[in-house]
Amino acid sequence: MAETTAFASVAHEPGAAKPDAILVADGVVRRFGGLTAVNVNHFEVQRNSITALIGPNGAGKSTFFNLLTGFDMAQEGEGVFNGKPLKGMPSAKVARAGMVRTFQLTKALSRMTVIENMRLGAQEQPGENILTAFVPPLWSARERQITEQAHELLHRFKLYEKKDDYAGSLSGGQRKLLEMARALMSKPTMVMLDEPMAGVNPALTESLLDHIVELKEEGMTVLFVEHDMHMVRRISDWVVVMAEGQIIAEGPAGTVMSNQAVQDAYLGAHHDTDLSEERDA
Ligand SMILES: Nc1ncnc2c1ncn2[C@@H]1O[C@H](COP(=O)(O)OP(=O)(O)OP(=O)(O)O)[C@@H](O)[C@H]1O
Repeated sequence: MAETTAFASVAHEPGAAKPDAILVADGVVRRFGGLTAVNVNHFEVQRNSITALIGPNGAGKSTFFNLLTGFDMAQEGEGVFNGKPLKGMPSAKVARAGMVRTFQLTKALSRMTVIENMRLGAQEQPGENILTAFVPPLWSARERQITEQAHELLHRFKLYEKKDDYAGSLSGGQRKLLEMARALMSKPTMVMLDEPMAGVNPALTESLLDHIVELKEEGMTVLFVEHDMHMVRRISDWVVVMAEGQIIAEGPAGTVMSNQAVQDAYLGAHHDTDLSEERDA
């Protein structure tokens, strides 16, 4: 994807400042015993962009993702999302603030139907409160609204026919669509996608890519962790590379993938990821 104008003046270096950052993290350190899994000096995500977080296995991507979304707590550092400090904010509150992440479907969610999964996604909505649950007229109006919203999203993600099926019966690609549709139930400002292409067969690849681009077109900001470099090249405005817990490079996909430090990091981790452009020709 061509570098959008928002990034035209951004330096191609780790921790580069962005003209309109929606998410900023500083001095984030997460240790597990003697192992420093994440040690990020400075990190900014440009609003209304698609940013990819890549790096070899064990680089710290998932840990960093968990820290940003309140699913884990850093020993040091702080983050600010859309002007709100994230420090000590639990995941549900982060979601209500507008930053929602997708999850690989757990066993429990697989045993629920597609529509039940969608309803659960609505619980993180801003303004969702206990009063609504106890006042029947408010409750039923809210229920109707949730059902309408769920149906609309299921149509959009071509899952409507499956709404009463168990989530566990969906194909890998349909699960990914459900994960995304479910996240949208909370009307987020920023969507964090955890390996959106993992286990997706080629037939659904294009549709998934289109859906992610659509999120940006609707004004959302997307940050995703992904091993599929073809996809990273196709849809990212900006790519951030982690290795051994640190950010080692940033820039447009083509630039970072030809960066020597990035290539060395993948080789050093005995990775079989192909960073070349051949597949995109
Ligand atoms: N809960 C934990 N306890 C101990 N070590 C952990 C824990 N979570 C992650 N680690 C370690 O932290 C390092 C970073 O792991 P992380 O899963 O964040 O990397 P990653 O870049 O997401 O890797 P992958 O691409 O393989 O998913 C690894 O060495 C991992 O073993």
